[in-house]
Amino acid sequence: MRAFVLRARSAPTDSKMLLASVGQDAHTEILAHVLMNAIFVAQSHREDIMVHLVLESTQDFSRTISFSSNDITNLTGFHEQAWLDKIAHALDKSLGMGKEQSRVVEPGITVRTISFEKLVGELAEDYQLYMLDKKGDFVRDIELADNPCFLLTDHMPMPKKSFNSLKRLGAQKISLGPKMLFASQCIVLIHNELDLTL
Ligand SMILES: C[S@@+](CC[C@H](N)C(=O)[O-])C[C@H]1O[C@@H](n2cnc3c(N)ncnc32)[C@H](O)[C@@H]1O
Repeated sequence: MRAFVLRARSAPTDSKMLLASVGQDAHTEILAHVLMNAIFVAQSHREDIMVHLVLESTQDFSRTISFSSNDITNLTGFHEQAWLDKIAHALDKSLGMGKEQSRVVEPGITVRTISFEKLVGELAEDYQLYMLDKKGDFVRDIELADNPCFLLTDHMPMPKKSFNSLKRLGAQKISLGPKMLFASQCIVLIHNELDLTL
């Protein structure tokens, strides 16, 4: 299984605001781009991919929306709007949830009211964590684990205090090269690196 976590610090947990923020300061289109590139290939989808989107601009709790590529069934198309509709629907389903609760939205999609820190703590039990960082070890100089989980951010960088807790969880910083890329572009490159080793 390959997993990707997008920590979207500026993404609203209100569905209307999320949809209205496409192309605006919060850049919620990033979430759809991440899902497109993590899950789709031409005319099909990848197997054994988990994507966790953590939306942090909230009045109550962060929302973690998890997508399992093996189990998603009723997407309306291979395009960004289809993913934005799924995210908005998951947010609507999460209304009224208390802290650290979980709700199945539909096959392959679950929403939870857990924080980024809590999520990565759980993931560290099953995955080797890799934090994407331009100053990390170059991806081709290391051997990626069989069960990798890649941590990315939206346009807002990871807060400094997160680095120490990620280090304690064994997260390794990896770089994909000298250019600052979009999170979704990182995902395409990571998939390609791993595809080349299969
Ligand atoms: C647009 S960047 C985030 C930019 C953010 N303003 C910052 O300074 O970190 C989105 C994500 O891609 C990762 N990223 C971008 N280029 C990268 C590279 N060349 N190697 C590794 N990670 C990269 C960043 O670490 C971040 O997780």
